[in-house]
Amino acid sequence: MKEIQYTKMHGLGNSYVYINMFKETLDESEFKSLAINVSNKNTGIGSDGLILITPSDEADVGMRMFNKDGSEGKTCGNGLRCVAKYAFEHQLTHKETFTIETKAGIVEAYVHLDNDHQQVAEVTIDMGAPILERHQIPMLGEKAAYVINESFKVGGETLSATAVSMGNPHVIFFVADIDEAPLYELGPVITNDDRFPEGVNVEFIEVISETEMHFRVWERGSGVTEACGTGACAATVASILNGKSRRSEPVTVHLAGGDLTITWDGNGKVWMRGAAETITTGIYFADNK
Ligand SMILES: N[C@@H](CCC[C@H](N)C(=O)O)C(=O)O
Repeated sequence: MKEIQYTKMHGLGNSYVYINMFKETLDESEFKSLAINVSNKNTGIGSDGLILITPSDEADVGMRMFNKDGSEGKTCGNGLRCVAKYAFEHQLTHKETFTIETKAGIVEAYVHLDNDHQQVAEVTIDMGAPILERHQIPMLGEKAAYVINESFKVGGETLSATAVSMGNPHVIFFVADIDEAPLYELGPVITNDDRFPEGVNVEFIEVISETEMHFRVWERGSGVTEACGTGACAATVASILNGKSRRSEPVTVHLAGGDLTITWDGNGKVWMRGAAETITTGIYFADNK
């Protein structure tokens, strides 16, 4: 029986099973089924997916992420904070500022230590610049080059869409009351909409003020989750592009699982700061299905 050492971690309730590939040996062909199996709350560990912490030639550590359905995402904001915490606490790096390679590029992580300097309490990630060009998101359509406040017909309704890639695709809809957001009705429909050839993460946001918003997400490949870090970054960028938040002002994003602080200067980098937590560690019996 194959035994795999794992750690379950979460960022604001967005939980993944993390495997340290500096120690474990797994083949590429196993990743998809492993992600599906560990995510199952009845026959697996129970999570929103699987994250591999890998050696990297280009950065201090690498990250690969797989959604609940086994599909691979190029990046994951909550995952990056947890990878940073794991890497520092397990001495994969001794630096408090270090780099993480993802399939969407290399990002920089800064760990904020607790008072006795043993553990990572919070992490700030330089998530890089958002991608706004329609065809790079990617989103089909012949209209404007950027998808800002664009009419979007779905399920008999006409919504207003803003699309942003943070290395993975997001579409954001503003709502007046977050509790009335059609998350379960439209999330599964929009995530598979033909206008998004690679699928899309679907976010509804209620802007409370220029520096605060409520946020809910239907994630591509995982469905409703408690939080989405890249989604919170994309939502803040969307709010600024629509004139509802201000450039260079930190925005508190209230996700179902807690708060993130997101800052975008309007041109370059998006900064994300928030918590990362370890839940448990153990041995997964990979063949025991
Ligand atoms: N939860 C994540 C995003 C995970 C990947 C996403 N579902 C995708 O397929 O792009 C986050 O915190 O950013």
